[in-house]
Parts: sequence; structure tokens; C-alpha cells
Amino acid sequence: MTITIIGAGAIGGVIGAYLIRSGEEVVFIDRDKVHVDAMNKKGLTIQMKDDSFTVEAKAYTIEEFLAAKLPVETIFLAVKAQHTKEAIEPFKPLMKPDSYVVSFQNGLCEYDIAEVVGADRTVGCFINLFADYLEPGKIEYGGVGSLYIGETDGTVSERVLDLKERLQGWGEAKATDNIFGYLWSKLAYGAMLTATATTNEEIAGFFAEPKLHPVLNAVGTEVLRVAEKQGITAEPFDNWNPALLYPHKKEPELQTSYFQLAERLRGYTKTRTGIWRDLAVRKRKTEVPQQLNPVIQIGEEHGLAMPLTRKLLSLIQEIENGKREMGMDNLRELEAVMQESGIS
Ligand SMILES: NC(=O)C1=CN([C@@H]2O[C@H](COP(=O)(O)OP(=O)(O)OC[C@H]3O[C@@H](n4cnc5c(N)ncnc54)[C@H](OP(=O)(O)O)[C@@H]3O)[C@@H](O)[C@H]2O)C=CC1
Ligand SMILES: CC(C)(CO)C(=O)C(=O)O
Repeated sequence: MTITIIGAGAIGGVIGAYLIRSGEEVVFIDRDKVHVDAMNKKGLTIQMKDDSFTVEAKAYTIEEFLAAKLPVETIFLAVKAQHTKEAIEPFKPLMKPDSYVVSFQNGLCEYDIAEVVGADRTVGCFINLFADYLEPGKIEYGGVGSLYIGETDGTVSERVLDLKERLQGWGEAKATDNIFGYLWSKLAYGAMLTATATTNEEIAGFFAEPKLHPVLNAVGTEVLRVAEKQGITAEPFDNWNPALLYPHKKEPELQTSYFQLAERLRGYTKTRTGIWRDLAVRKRKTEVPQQLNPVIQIGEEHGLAMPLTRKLLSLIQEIENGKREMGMDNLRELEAVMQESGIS
């Protein structure tokens, strides 16, 4: 069965290249024609710390793919959250009755996908590897992380087990009956990482510095409260264990886990978030509103004021709009909101 990857950037590129290498039939669709042409001409290169490999790749722009009238079977969606719906819509008419879309994204994109193709054709995925698009035809695989596949209704279906097997070509993918537990846990962790992206500092330094832990804790706690209200059990992964932070902070284990996380991140060649990269390098809008607005909205529905998440979103949007510089002063503003709110 062909895997059609929509969005051949950091995540789509890494997953696709490994699957091609393991013998899967993979087709890439990306809106960046220069990248598409480079992949077709010289293959797709995955650059790691001490190694690299190149695979032959079949890639199309959206228009080229639609003109070729190729069928679509399994779709892996790996665009930034704000492009979710527009990325799938053109391909919906090409999907077969048993085709489905897997979200290789951060956030709660599964809900957006379900609105386009239906909940029964949407499969959830949590991914925590670290990667960056470097140049046309070249992706940096900057650090290995977990990958879980699961149905949004919590069942472990045949297609989930099949995907898990096929993804072994990338690495140790696992099936889960609690995909939203991973996605909400990543939303909390991701909000903490988003706070780091308001500065120019590396992520590892935040987890290594105890003075910065209170503000990270407050940002993570606010999201985990919403998850709890939703009846979600947030899952641990890759040295991040939400149960050490919320509902009751468990020290000294929490601090020890942050030091371990810092150690893990120091081994990665990708040292900052994709959000930081969009702001500082690629100079474009981030996916932060698509990730944080739903959390704020759901939090408010539960009667939570969400001051830290709101402040974080406004900091990022002001940086996007050129109204604010990146820097540690932004963290100080977040700390002030933390103190006012009493959240720790
Ligand atoms: N990078 C990472 O380490 C991690 C990323 N994630 C998540 O994975 C998702 C993908 O991120 P990432 O791979 O970093 O993003 P990238 O920007 O590297 O890749 C996305 C690619 O999709 C292309 N694209 C955008 N819109 C469309 C469209 N409508 N049709 C086809 N292609 C399109 C983009 O083109 P253009 O550049 O022109 O917009 C880009 O080439 C995000 O939700 C992110 O949060 C999760 C874990 C780790
Ligand atoms: C920080 C990271 C790598 C965490 O998975 C990420 O999601 C991104 O860079 O977009």
C-alpha cells in the first residue's frame, strides 16, 4: 500500500526517507516546488550528527499530483498545524473508501482532519523526534524521540497495528490506546518549549537551570489542568513525566527529571524548537495559535482563566508581528503573570 506524505519537511522527510529505505512505497507531496524538484533530481538526504543517507524519492507539488490523477491510499500528514485542513482538502476526492489520514503533527490536529475526512478515516499519532528542514532535498535528523500511533476512540485497531509494523522501518514506533494522553502531554511540554522560543537560548539550558523551572512548571501545569478537566491521563515520554509536575509536584524527582531531560537534549544537534526556527530563521508565522488557542478555549469552557497560556500566545504573536524582540525579558514577563496568577 502506498504511503502518501503530505508535507515533506522535517518530520515528513525523516519518516518518509526511513520508510523508503525499509522498502515501503512512499510518495511525497509538498507545496515547495524547489524542494520537490531537488528530491526528484538528487534524492532526499537525511543528515544526522555522525552519519547521513540519501534515498531516491518520488515527489510532486500539489498541482503536479492532482494532474497525474494518482490514487491516494494511506496519507501521512506532516504540515504545520495551521495548514492542516487546506493540505488534505484537495486529496479527499482521491481517497479510497478505506483510505485514512495519520496526523504526524503537534497539537490537536486530529479534530481538524476529522472535520475534513471523517473521524473514522482519522488516525492519531504522537511524534517527538527532533528534525529541521535544512535546504531543498536535505533534512537534519537532530535527535531521536518517541512515536505512538493510536485510534482517536482509544481502540487498538488492525490498521494501527499495521502502521506500527510498517513504521519499524523508522524505529521503535508503538501502538497506544491513549493517543490523546500523549498529545495533551506533548501540549504541556510543547507549551514549555514554546516559552523557550521567546528567547534565543537553547532548550537544554532551560531544563538545566533550576531558577527557570518555576515558570516552566507554571506553563506546563496550566495545560495539564485543562487535560485533567477533559478526563485525560497525560502520558510520560522521553524524560518528560507530567505526573511529577501535576496534580502534585513531586520534588526532588521533578528536578532530577529536568536535569535528565537537559542531558538528553544536549545530545541532540537540533537545539531549539521549530517555533524558534520559524521566528528567527525562516521569518514566518508559527503554528503556536493553532496549538494554544484550542487549549485556552477548552480551559475557559471549564472555567479556567488560562493567564500563562494567553500571555505565551501574545508574546509569540508580538514577535511574529515584529512588535517584540526575542530575549530573556519575555520570560520575566511570563514570570510576572505566574506570580499574579498564583499558579506554580
Ligand atoms: N520538526 C520537528 O522536530 C517536529 C515537528 N513536529 C510537528 O510536525 C508537524 C510538521 O512540522 P515540520 O516537519 O517541522 O514542518 P516543516 O515546515 O519542516 O515541513 C512542513 C512542509 O509542509 C509544506 N506544506 C505546507 N502547507 C502545505 C500544503 N498545503 N500542501 C503540501 N505541503 C505543504 C511546507 O512548505 P512551506 O515551507 O512552503 O510552508 C513544508 O515543506 C508540525 O505540526 C510540528 O509541530 C512534531 C515533532 C517534532
Ligand atoms: C521541539 C520539537 C522538536 C519537540 O518535538 C518540536 O516539536 C518542533 O521543533 O517542532
